[in-house]
Amino acid sequence: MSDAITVRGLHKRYKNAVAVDGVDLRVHDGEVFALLGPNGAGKTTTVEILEGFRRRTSGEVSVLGVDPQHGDATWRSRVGVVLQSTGEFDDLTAREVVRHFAQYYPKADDPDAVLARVGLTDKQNDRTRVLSGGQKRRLDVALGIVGRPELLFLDEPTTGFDPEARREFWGLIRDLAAAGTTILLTTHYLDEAETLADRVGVLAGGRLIAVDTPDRLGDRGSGTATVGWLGPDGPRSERTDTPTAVVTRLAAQFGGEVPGLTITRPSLEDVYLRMIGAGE
Ligand SMILES: Nc1ncnc2c1ncn2[C@@H]1O[C@H](COP(=O)(O)OP(=O)(O)OP(=O)(O)O)[C@@H](O)[C@H]1O
Repeated sequence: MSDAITVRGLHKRYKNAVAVDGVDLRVHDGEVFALLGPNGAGKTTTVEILEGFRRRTSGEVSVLGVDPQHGDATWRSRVGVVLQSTGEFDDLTAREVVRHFAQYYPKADDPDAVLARVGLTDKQNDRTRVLSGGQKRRLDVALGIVGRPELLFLDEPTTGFDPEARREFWGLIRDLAAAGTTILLTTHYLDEAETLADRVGVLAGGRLIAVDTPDRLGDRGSGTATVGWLGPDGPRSERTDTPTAVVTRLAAQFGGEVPGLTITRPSLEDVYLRMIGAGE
């Protein structure tokens, strides 16, 4: 499997802070990779280095086979970027902005189709300054994908989206991934990572402390489960490493169907919070 992104020993030191402290990372071609981590963990710094917007202190970085510090116009046209902060386009309409950006790319998508994909067709003739926060964010996403990038960076893409817009956005990301686009996103939403990502990485204090599939992170799949059921005196539960054995015992005890049976394992949020040491 070839890699769209390879990072070895990445360090970034600002004047008063070490933001990235020795990160090794590979993102495979065609993969959706979610970078998680608390505020200040170094996600944006890492992503901006990969995008070529920020210089690293040390380490090796290759993005689509190129060191982003030396990425030329051709390389840039292969990479789509959705930054955390919204751009200001004064008095241009949403459609004008997308059409304008499309001109910079050799294989740009049809601007009207892109506006439709991000759900902005109804707002295409509104000036961007009157768009709501979520609509501006959709416009940011439109600008990130209008060049048909091979690799798309999304820094907290759905912050400010209403639940329906988030679902629509997830559909868009799935379509892009199905078409072969490699995607690296940062997010604070664990459900977003779980829904979209093939693999997640957890950054804390500038270090990548775990990388795995969402269902395996932190031994989620094999860790302790909780079996719940409705006993004669009310709800009961038992924590166990062998839930099948507990259910078999209960089934024998009840002579068949176990009332109110549930088996739960730690959620991605549970293991994530444990990993970053929240509340300790
Ligand atoms: N331009 C800068 N100058 C100095 N320090 C910075 C700069 N940008 C970021 N930092 C510091 O580097 C660390 C990592 O910041 P970064 O923005 O990469 O974190 P993050 O994981 O993206 O956080 P968030 O989830 O809040 O967006 C923080 O301690 C931050 O204060």
